[in-house]
Amino acid sequence: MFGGTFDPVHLGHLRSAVEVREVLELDRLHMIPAPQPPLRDRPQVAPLTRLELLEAGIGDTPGLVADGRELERSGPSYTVDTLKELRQEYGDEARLVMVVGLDAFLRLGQWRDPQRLFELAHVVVLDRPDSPQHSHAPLPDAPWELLGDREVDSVAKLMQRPGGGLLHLRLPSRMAISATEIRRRLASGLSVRYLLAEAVERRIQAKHLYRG
Ligand SMILES: Nc1ncnc2c1ncn2[C@@H]1O[C@H](COP(=O)(O)OP(=O)(O)OP(=O)(O)O)[C@@H](O)[C@H]1O
Ligand SMILES: O=C(O)c1ccc[n+]([C@@H]2O[C@H](COP(=O)([O-])O)[C@@H](O)[C@H]2O)c1
Repeated sequence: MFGGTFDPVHLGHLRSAVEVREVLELDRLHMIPAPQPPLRDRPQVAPLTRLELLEAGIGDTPGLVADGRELERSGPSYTVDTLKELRQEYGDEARLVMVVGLDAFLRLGQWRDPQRLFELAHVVVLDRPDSPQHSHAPLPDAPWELLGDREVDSVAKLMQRPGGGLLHLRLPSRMAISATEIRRRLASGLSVRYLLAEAVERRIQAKHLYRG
């Protein structure tokens, strides 16, 4: 799973999703918008609209799924609840992976029931170009007390087990794109061309979203 606020989804998310699926050889990657992300201000655009933008962005990309399951729940969108559902659906033997960017990972200690997350799935941390460190070296400010000896140094080692591991992944194309910058540009009337999937940009313009 790859969860996010996706306000809006951009090419940093989509290209990362494609590459992480290839590198880990995942059958599919559920991209799951959080209606109410627990640790940040209310998103600018409504959950259903963010899901529609995600669907438009994914289009017919093989193996990527726009998964609206968190929209069915009320209250804060806790990832542990989503992983419990996925674990139940796929069964105990399936290899389940939670993908997060390094910025999100560094706040994992503040998430609900973080130890349980590791019991339910592997955690794969993606470098971002603005990350404090660009290498496979140990994570800089990781919530160490949570990690124990979970960290492995290869995909092969990670995928030997259904969950419980941690891998720091440096994907080929790390893109310095953030939703914050896209919202800022749209509010200022600046171009967002090539930061977003074309279908996402078209919808944003047609619906006059993020105009400030
Ligand atoms: N350019 C990127 N490359 C890799 N991972 C990313 C990128 N942008 C976001 N992510 C990761 O995707 C997940 C969802 O991110 P989110 O929807 O908050 O996007 P964002 O661009 O970080 O948004 P914002 O600027 O609003 O915080 C997080 O785990 C985040 O670290
Ligand atoms: O479960 C939690 O406590 C929790 C706390 C913060 C963030 N998350 C999830 O992490 C994902 C990325 O969040 P964000 O704020 O970086 O867009 C998104 O799916 C959130 O629901 C989850």
